[in-house]
Amino acid sequence: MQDVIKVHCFGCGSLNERGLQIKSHWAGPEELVCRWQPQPFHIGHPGVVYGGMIASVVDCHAMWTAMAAHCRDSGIEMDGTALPFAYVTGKLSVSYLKPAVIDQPLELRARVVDKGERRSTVECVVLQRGQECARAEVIAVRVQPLA
Ligand SMILES: CCCCCCCCCCCC(=O)SCCNC(=O)CCNC(=O)[C@H](O)C(C)(C)COP(=O)(O)OP(=O)(O)OC[C@H]1O[C@@H](n2cnc3c(N)ncnc32)[C@H](O)[C@@H]1OP(=O)(O)O
Repeated sequence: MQDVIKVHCFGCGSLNERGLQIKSHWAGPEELVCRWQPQPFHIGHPGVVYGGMIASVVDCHAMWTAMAAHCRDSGIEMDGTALPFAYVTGKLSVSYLKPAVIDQPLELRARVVDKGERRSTVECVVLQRGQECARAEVIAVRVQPLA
């Protein structure tokens, strides 16, 4: 879906040449998936992905999960035209359960588990080779479009 929304966000912006350029897709009625291949320079301890990078990917995937779920619930099509709102991160909490190795892709699976008027609570699991290496809870807050 981000293919058509030209943003510069470090996480998902298709126009940010130095960004991660992640993409999130529906993978079932409630869940969005994102796959990301760490690069050698995303390293923390030897052979292990830097935890802050995992948080960054989770952050962006969670915002798109909140956005996509809200659009679905409101009957708004994500067709690349400007949306009348954006989502920003209010809170990001990550539990790191196992080291993620640098040379294997990560798969993120996220869903909205609770929704208020403007707040969406998103749960995200981070898998590598089918094993859960991190789990996150993210609060996304809907705001006016940001300049
Ligand atoms: C088109 C291209 C798009 C492109 C989009 C691409 C995705 C880009 C992803 C980038 C993500 C980022 O990095 S965003 C950048 C990092 N984040 C920010 O800069 C946000 C800075 N903070 C703020 O602007 C503000 O604090 C807000 C907007 C988060 C909240 O302020 P507010 O607007 O006054 O909201 P407020 O009334 O207090 O709260 C509204 C609801 O949110 C909940 N809430 C608010 N903050 C929190 C919090 N920290 N922890 C828990 N819950 C919170 C409240 O309990 C309430 O829930 P309830 O009681 O109603 O249930």
